[in-house]
Amino acid sequence: MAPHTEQLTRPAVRLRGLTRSFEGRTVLDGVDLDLPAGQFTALLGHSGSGKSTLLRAIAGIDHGVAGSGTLTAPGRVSVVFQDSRLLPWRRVLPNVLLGLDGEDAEERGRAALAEVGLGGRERAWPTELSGGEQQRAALARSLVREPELLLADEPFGALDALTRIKMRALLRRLWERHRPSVLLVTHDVDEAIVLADRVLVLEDGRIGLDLTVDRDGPHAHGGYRTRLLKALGVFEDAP
Ligand SMILES: Nc1ncnc2c1ncn2[C@@H]1O[C@H](COP(=O)(O)OP(=O)(O)OP(=O)(O)O)[C@@H](O)[C@H]1O
Repeated sequence: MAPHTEQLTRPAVRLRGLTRSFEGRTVLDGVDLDLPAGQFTALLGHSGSGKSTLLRAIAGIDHGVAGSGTLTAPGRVSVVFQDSRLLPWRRVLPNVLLGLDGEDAEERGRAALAEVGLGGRERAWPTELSGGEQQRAALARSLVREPELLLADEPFGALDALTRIKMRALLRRLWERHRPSVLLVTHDVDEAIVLADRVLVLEDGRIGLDLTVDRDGPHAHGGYRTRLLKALGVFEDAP
């Protein structure tokens, strides 16, 4: 069954009893979730727990997948994947502008590229960019659409450790500036804590843990890490 998606004037996600299954195997088993406007949320879970399935459902790109429940999402949604998905036969700026209307589109595209640190690379081909630069271009392509909701499916998963650190900082900076709601799917507990204000753990087809990260509160990074690892069944001090 197709998801019931209606456009809202305010950017927020609301899921009620969302189910999705593949070949009779239930992956999402009645997910209830609200994502308030402007919140940065990370989604953790074991491999195969259904994180991408949930993200694709919210993005409205899971046509043909069996399921039920209600889903409300904002009108302007951008999605970033692990690979940049830039069209190799188009230069960087046209990639960013793809499908964008308006007289000021080019100006906005250039500004977005400058914002992600790719000013001056507008005429480069995607293959001339490093992996990190390609992901920067993908972020520019997302942000130029001024999304109310940014869905990111392991956007830094294929990058080296140093580039990943820089890209995390960039994403947080862009979020602070533009304030879309963000749902970041990641395998990386530390990435989730460093970036997000709320961390969810998907478990047995539902949200098993819903943790608020209070940066100004008394809890240190390590405390959140231990709780999240425990929810994921990882006990670091076990032999
Ligand atoms: N199109 C599909 N057809 C059949 N099964 C699918 C399809 N998409 C996902 N699945 C199955 O649904 C389950 C959840 O997949 P999903 O990709 O959502 O998990 P995930 O938590 O994102 O995993 P990972 O962290 O490894 O990317 C998996 O068992 C997967 O094989």
